Amino acid sequence: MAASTSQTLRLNPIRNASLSLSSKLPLSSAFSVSLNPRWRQQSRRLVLIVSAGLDAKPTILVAEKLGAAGLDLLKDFANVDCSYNLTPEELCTKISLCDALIVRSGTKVSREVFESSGGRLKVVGRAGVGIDNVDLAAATEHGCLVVNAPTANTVAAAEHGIALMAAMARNVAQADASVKAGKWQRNKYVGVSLVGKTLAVMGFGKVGTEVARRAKGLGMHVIAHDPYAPADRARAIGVELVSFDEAISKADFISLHMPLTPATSKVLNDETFAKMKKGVRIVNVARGGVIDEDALVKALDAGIVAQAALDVFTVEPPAKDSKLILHENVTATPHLGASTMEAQEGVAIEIAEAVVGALKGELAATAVNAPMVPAEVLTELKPYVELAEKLGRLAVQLVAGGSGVKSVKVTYASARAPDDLDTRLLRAMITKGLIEPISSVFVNLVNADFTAKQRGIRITEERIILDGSPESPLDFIQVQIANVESKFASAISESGEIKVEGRVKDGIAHLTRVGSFEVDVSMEGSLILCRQVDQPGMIGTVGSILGEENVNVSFMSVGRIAPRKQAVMAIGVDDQPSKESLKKIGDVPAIEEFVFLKL
Ligand SMILES: NC(=O)C1=CN([C@@H]2O[C@H](COP(=O)(O)OP(=O)(O)OC[C@H]3O[C@@H](n4cnc5c(N)ncnc54)[C@H](O)[C@@H]3O)[C@@H](O)[C@H]2O)C=CC1
Ligand SMILES: O=C(O)C(=O)COP(=O)(O)O
Repeated sequence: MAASTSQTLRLNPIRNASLSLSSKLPLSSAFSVSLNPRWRQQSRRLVLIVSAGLDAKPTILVAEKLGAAGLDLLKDFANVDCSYNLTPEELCTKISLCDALIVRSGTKVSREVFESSGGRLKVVGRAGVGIDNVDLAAATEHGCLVVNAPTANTVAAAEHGIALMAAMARNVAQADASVKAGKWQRNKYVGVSLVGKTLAVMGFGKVGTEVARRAKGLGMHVIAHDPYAPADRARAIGVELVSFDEAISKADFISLHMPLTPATSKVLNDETFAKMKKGVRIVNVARGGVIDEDALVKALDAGIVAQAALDVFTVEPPAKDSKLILHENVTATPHLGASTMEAQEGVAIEIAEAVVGALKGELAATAVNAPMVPAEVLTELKPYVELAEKLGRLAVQLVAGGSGVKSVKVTYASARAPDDLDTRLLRAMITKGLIEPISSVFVNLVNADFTAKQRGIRITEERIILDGSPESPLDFIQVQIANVESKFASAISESGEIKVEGRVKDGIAHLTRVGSFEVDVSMEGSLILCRQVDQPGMIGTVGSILGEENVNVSFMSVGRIAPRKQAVMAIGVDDQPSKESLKKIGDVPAIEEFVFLKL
């Protein structure tokens, strides 16, 4: 049987998970647990930490050009220092006099910046989407909130993608240079038409959707690949969601709109270029790192890729003698996707409001981290916070690619009175676990509801009130994802949802149910789930396959319906087994299906 494997990459460790409480955080309508006054008091105190020490007018350093409307908003509240093109050393010197810093993609906000601030820097505002130039872990460690502006430049980026595609197809840049050089080469610059061509949109998020909409208007046939986008959202604008291989092999044009994550790094490479139609054309306004640039040069030389139009590069600015930039079939722009007057005004206002709000002690909906961890809350909830994130992470990995996650039900079983258990933290961590493996968004208590809503994920919560001692905050947490297919059919419960359940035992998160099967495996390292016919020797067989390549098994547990009937075996492993070992497990005759999951 075919092996079903799945991997996720953890983008930021739990200790940087940026947990914070705010009395201003809107609770979703589905969330009915009210806060105990004790929690509210703590929350307010925590929020005030952000604005502590700001009795005098704060100082905001704007390190890259920002729209005037945003600057006006900042000036109403703070002293604003607009200093562009600072060297890293100059930035480090200035930062000790600043309460907030606003940047775009051209400024590296490194650990040194936070270290040099001497604790004064309270907020970093990224006037745009990508936050890869900000050291988030360092920000969190230094108690600095990071906010971004995720929506105001969406249309600008989409329009630039379309502009590049049309310019590329009609050789606009090359022909312009030729005319300016005194030539008149009408035969050389015959282009190709867009109408009737197939465009594959890779990453059907905010920008990808807007590109698809516009390309439909140009008469293109649009397909998209995004393993996590809901099919109905795509269908609504006449776009078919397809697999990665189908998208790249059918496309005449490929436009990239996924975030740069470990999973998307160099996703266009020698192997994937070889699967494309000869003469394909590629547009990239996402991030340079999603393409292996050396492989692209080879594909251009071989004629597999006829042309490429690129706004973003692995290193920006790229080397002057870069073979890619100098290639005659490449059209390049200097990261201009967000650079329209309108988008920059919008982004400036969005970021100015977020930074001013944060300096006032409010928590912004677009916060990408939130540094204050209330010690009392975390001490008690910490193991459950970890359990919650891992259950989310595990559940989303069980979803078969293509079926979008829309409806998630979380059940908390506890002997505590509802208002004595603040589940916002837990829900945020489940959301984090569900979303982070599939996007570049950083999810925390502050932005979890916002992020889930933006992605069309509805998270409902339910409480089971247990008898017994309220000493421990929770007995178990259950996460169910409805209306999806699973790559591990046994994870589907009798009622048709993917279901996982976990408990904390001796301070460690344990997976205690998968679908209808009870298991018991500590949620550390990685996990292999196998469905098998219950029979002697199975644990030994799988154990020895793993043992052969020195993969350490930390836990094994078998949940079965009845002796000699169907069973699910959960195996915790410290190391990642090779593809060959996983294949051998899949080839064991009694194993009907299995899945490899990273926690
Ligand atoms: N060139 C420029 O100036 C600009 C570039 N950008 C970049 O564009 C990209 C997209 O931005 P948004 O649409 O705002 O983000 P988004 O988060 O709304 O959309 C990203 C989409 O990619 C999907 N995705 C995640 N992993 C994937 C995978 N392995 N394969 C296919 N799809 C996958 C996600 O499910 C999501 O739907 C980001 O990298 C952003 O930094 C955004 C604005 C301006
Ligand atoms: O918002 C983004 O992710 C962008 O890439 C735009 O970058 P910029 O603000 O123009 O430097």
